[in-house]
Amino acid sequence: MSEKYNPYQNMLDVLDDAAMRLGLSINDYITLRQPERELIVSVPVVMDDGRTEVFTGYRVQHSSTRGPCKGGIRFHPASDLDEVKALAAWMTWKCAVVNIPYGGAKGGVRCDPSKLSQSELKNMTRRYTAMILPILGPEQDVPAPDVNTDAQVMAWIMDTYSTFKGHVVPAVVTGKPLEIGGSLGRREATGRGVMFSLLNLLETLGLEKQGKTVAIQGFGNVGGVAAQLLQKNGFKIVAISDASCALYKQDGIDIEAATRYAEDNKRLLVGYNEAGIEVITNEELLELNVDVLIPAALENQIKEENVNNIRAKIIVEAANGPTTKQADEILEKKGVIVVPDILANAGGVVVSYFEWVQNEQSFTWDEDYINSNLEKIMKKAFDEVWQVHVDKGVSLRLAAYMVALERVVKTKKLRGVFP
Ligand SMILES: NC(=O)C1=CN([C@@H]2O[C@H](COP(=O)(O)OP(=O)(O)OC[C@H]3O[C@@H](n4cnc5c(N)ncnc54)[C@H](O)[C@@H]3O)[C@@H](O)[C@H]2O)C=CC1
Ligand SMILES: O=C(O)CCC(=O)C(=O)O
Repeated sequence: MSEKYNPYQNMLDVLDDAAMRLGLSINDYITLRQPERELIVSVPVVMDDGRTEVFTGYRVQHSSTRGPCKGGIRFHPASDLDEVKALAAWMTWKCAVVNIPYGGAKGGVRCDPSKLSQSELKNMTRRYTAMILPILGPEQDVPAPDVNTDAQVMAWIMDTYSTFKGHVVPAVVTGKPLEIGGSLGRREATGRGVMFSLLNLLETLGLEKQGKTVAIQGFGNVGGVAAQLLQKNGFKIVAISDASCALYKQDGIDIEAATRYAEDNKRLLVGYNEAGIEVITNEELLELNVDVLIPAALENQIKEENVNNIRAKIIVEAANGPTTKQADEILEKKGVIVVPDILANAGGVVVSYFEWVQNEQSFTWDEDYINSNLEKIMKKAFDEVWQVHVDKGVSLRLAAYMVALERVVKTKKLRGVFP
């Protein structure tokens, strides 16, 4: 991770700014400037060819002030401690913005999952789970999917944890398959929440959604689902991309066809074709002249080097940390509206919360109930952040941090953590 774009420093810079604008003293929030717990583990795996490879895994618990720590697990070659620390802190702020009773955590294993067989992936997941098991639990820390992890990986985590405990514990993880206690709507929840965030913004600004052009970077769980739902809702998706390629079509891409193609092609878009489609680069996608840009891949995509070329008027951050602090300030000066990650992509953790509640009650909810409650929570959070944005004259990102930080600090004070 380059020092210039260290995501943890990025998080701290915004946090300090939010604290200053709330009139907090350093004593009020100093404990939130560093995680409560950082665990680094070795994950030995016997590979299919008989070699033993040792991967490095992380689980960081940033805060348990408002409830059990909550956050996804990422398998990625660039995963490192600072990235996981930043992702864990963003979970604390995200859960506080949408006002669900969780703290924040995140996990990662530094590996390239595309180079692992299914049995290597399963063995690595099981060993990683065993190594972080002492700090997991439904009341302690509850993982979920993130980049390159999915319902199957969550099922292996649930099984490993349950085997150690001697009884089945569905609530130790969310984003599981339905058959073992997963929730209806969780797979689509982050993308659906991104759509609600955009709709809430357009409604607040009095703008029409019909025909608005959208470019989406990342076509996985979040970007792929957001593309499908937005197209069904009248938006024109003119560009999509993933790690293999980026595609542009002025009249709008057929997202259903592209999704089917990616499902049959190891979840990659490379080679997808339809009349009028052009291959572009991921860099070009970010700079397209569209109404809405949705980064839904990794951190630090919009930075000093390209921020002045960004032409979208609205950015909805589906990814965590896609914009650096410096780039964010330039976007604000240019009048670009950025719906920040901790608000825009909170739909996933909200439905994870619903899954956890269902598991704890051994009861299941129907999908309409889940989606309508998600919509209500996203709208309330958006309105609260918008109000601070207007009242204090700050960006939506600072407003979201201010809402979140105020809630976490208040909880700390009520619990008597501060002098
Ligand atoms: N899965 C979830 O519920 C949530 C995920 N997020 C965030 O959303 C983002 C995406 O996560 P998922 O969709 O779950 O992961 P995923 O693994 O399902 O999909 C990631 C997508 O990004 C693409 N990608 C990777 N590197 C890229 C690059 N350099 N340029 C362009 N595309 C690239 C991949 O090919 C893939 O299409 C991450 O920032 C994650 O932390 C945020 C909230 C919840
Ligand atoms: O669903 C969850 O618990 C967390 C998802 C996640 O990792 C995120 O929101 O970044």
